[in-house]
Amino acid sequence: MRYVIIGAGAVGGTIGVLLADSGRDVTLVARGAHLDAVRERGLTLRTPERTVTGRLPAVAGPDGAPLPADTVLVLTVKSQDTQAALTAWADAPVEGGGTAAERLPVLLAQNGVANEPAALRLFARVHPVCVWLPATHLEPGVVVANGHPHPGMLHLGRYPSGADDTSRAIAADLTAAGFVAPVRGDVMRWKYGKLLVNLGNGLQALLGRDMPESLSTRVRAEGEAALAAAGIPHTSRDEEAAERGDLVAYRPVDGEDRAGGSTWQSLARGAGSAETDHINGEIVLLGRLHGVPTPVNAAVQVAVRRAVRERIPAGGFPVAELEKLVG
Ligand SMILES: CC(C)(CO)C(=O)C(=O)O
Repeated sequence: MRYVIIGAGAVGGTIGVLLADSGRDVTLVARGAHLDAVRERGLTLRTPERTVTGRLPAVAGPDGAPLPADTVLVLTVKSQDTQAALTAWADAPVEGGGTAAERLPVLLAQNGVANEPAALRLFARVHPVCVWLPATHLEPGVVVANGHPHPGMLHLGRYPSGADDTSRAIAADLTAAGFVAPVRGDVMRWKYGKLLVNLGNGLQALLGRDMPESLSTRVRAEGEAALAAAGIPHTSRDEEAAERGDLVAYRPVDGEDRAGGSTWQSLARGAGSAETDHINGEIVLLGRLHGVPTPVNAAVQVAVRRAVRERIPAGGFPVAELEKLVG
């Protein structure tokens, strides 16, 4: 199979370079200075074990040429960019007839749980991936991944449930590339469990190390209550951690620690948007639908939007302001 990685940043870049390094045909989709750098110098991936540069074809989007019928589209853009990416690729022609949306599998290797229904509106073959892959998009053309001995754990299956031969074939390619890639018939249960973990991303991005434990406990408790009220199953913290065990332990790369999670990185590079409305916002939505108060998650959404708008640096949001928003 061939892979088109739509959003070759921290997660997409790591997956793309390692799939290519294990012999798969990979095309990267990127934009701006990152696209220029990858075209000029390739995409360099630094891990605790080695540095590898993938000299891979890189494009800004579909160019109208028919895609080979064994292509897998891998979406690794942030959730707020999902709709635009799906729309851009849906009508790409496929060799032998038909469009990408009709014929090609699309893998959603992203945080959040709303990308899957959005994809299923357009694409017939949707594969959720629950991603545990600590990585950083360091600078144009350079990505750092901290997982050791495996770079990441990528649970995958089929949406809305089940797993098929395509899931198994993709998992085999990911395993050959060095990832731990369990095939799950209930992959959305894993993604909801991961959603609960990611509820802390916004708080970390806002407050950094000064995060009061009471707030991180409350974002998760609200999340668990909203999922329970909605009757949505999710993995527990223990189940997730036991499954990962020592397979994907965090290690600094070249003596440097990762500055923060994905939302921290969005604020740190002044990205102009963050994923929080699709993470904490999912819990707020479920809370409103099912009558569960979610004041801390709602406050995190408001504060992150303000931090993005006012270019407040990662970790620099005043804790008292956030507490005021919680009410
Ligand atoms: C779990 C975590 C924090 C791993 O890096 C992540 O998913 C993220 O940064 O978005």
